[in-house]
Amino acid sequence: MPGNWGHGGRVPGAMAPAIDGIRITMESALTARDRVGVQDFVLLENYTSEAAFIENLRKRFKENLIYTYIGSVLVSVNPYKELEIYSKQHMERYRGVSFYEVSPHIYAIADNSYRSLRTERKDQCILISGESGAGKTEASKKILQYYAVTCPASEQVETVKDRLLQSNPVLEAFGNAKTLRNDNSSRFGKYMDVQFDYKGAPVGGHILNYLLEKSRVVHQNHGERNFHIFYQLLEGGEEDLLRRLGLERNAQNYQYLVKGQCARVSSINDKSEWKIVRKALSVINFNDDDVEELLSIVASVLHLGNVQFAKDEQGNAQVTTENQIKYLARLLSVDSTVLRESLIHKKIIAKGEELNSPLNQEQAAYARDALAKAIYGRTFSWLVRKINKSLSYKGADMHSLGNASVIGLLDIYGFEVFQHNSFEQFCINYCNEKLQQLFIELTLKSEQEEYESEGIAWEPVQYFNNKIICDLVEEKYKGIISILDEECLRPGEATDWTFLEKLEDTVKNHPHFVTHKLGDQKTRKCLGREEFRLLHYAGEVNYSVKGFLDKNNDLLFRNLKEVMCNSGNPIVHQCFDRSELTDKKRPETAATQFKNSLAQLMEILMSKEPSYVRCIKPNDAKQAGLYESATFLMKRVTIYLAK
Ligand SMILES: Nc1ncnc2c1ncn2[C@@H]1O[C@H](COP(=O)(O)OP(=O)(O)OP(=O)(O)O)[C@@H](O)[C@H]1O
Repeated sequence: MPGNWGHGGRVPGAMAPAIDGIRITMESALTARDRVGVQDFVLLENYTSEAAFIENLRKRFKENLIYTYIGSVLVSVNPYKELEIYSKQHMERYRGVSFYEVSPHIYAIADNSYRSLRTERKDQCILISGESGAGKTEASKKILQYYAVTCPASEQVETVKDRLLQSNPVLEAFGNAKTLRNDNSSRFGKYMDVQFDYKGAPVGGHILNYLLEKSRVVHQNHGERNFHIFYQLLEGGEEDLLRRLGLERNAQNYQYLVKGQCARVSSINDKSEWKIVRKALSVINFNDDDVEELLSIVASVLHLGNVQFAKDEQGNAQVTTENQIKYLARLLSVDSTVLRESLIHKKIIAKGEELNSPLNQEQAAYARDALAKAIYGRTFSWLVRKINKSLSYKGADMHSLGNASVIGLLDIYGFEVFQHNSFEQFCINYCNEKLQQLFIELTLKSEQEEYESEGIAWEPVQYFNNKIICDLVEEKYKGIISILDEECLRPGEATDWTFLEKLEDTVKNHPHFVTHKLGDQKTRKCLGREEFRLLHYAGEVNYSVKGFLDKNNDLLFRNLKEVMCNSGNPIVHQCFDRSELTDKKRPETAATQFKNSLAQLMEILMSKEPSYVRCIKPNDAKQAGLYESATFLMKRVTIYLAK
């Protein structure tokens, strides 16, 4: 019964006899240990009490019972240690067994979705949410493993299962990084469809990726790292390979790897991860040439970071690191002179004539970083496309898949609040607002409407409808993204500051928006002059406008684009299409692209029957056994789910 809010699809309180029945079924099947607290919050005597909710979670967590239900929603508390609950025997225990006959588990959710797919013939999706480090990616991997082990098999199916599983280490190497919140944080959003044939065997898959945090390629905050692949290659790459790529086995030698001052992390073994990634690449159909071309790009990003500039007598930038240019030309298979000149000039068109205008040092460094971000970001999307090719269903005819064939897994960045929040957090938190909106649409609202139309007695569930915040961000003309785009596209001197002023003019009276200028005395004390604050459904976040215009424009100078279009590296060549050079239309801004891709995602999810996994982080120290009930999201989960 995924998607329903409570057992039997009824709001708790209205169906006491039914709940008693479930309690008996549940408890009779349990061992003494499983009976710690209640395994479904709906069964709490005091189910509206926040304190009782937290206490129940804590009690169970202390006994390593990390899973608890709220109706059909699974709450999962990150144990930060390996638990003996994911063996093949555990999987067998959940296979084909009714949701409430066994103790709560991620496998129960996986199995329930699978059975619904098979019996109700309806596409399913499992939405996994929670803040960074709460355990979303681990949960999605456990679901995939469950299908890989328990679903029917054949030789061809085994290959697909392997590929589905092995796509993870590759995507994580390129898309994950150590952050302050999580040593293996996904810095992109992922939605994965697993396709099943009419026998219920997984036969293919497809991944959609969302907004990679490209700024990490050139800058990391203190205590954070760049994407794992850079360190893995340097630590694990064979001598020969490193020599070919012109790399030294020392992360400290690369400007793009030292910004966060923590190239080494005790919890991460880059060398052994490298071996896993290298093997996974073979499983997902990368031949030796593909790998060499891909790693040439990774190495070229490191060399780009070491390109330095000095100023000549006229104050124009000159490249001072000729060696780096040499390596770049070789790895990217481009002309070294053209590349060097393109890094220090900007092509402009004046009176119909093309002119090469020199850049100063600062502008050249900006152009270099923009190129590094573009190369890495596009290569990441290429990687996803390549993985999709290897996952695509190769059966003779699509009809053999039948009508209902898909279980989608959504593992997307959780709500983020840092000391300094920028454009990336703005996008990530907007995405979370959209998912909350979807959750409301699909569960609470539709349930209540159903009860009303059926004339069933029900207790009103008071919930905050966050549509007002989604509108604030995405509404045409008046929304924050529209205002940002307008500032990016208008002629004249637009800056991050003029964007902030425009925001203040346009949305000043909005109850979920405030700035230093608009706030009262108390607000001013904790809100910088360059910040705006959004009152999200999950809490307040201050965003610094610094860099918003740049990141939204995401511009790469035309002459650098040209160089890349002429690259002899087949991957780079595919990533930079010549049509971009002739296309007069301005490309969509980053925020608008993200908004459109989220709208498509919502459509995909709306067309499927959802199940929910809400992951919770028990503490901020990434420590096993430590449960701090007051963490930010903990409170939010309580507020939004316990009611
Ligand atoms: N079920 C689990 N059992 C053991 N350890 C876990 C489990 N879930 C999470 N962890 C631990 O917590 C870490 C963070 O989990 P994960 O990467 O899944 O978080 P996330 O919610 O996907 O975070 P982000 O949004 O930053 O990507 C994992 O690397 C692992 O060490």
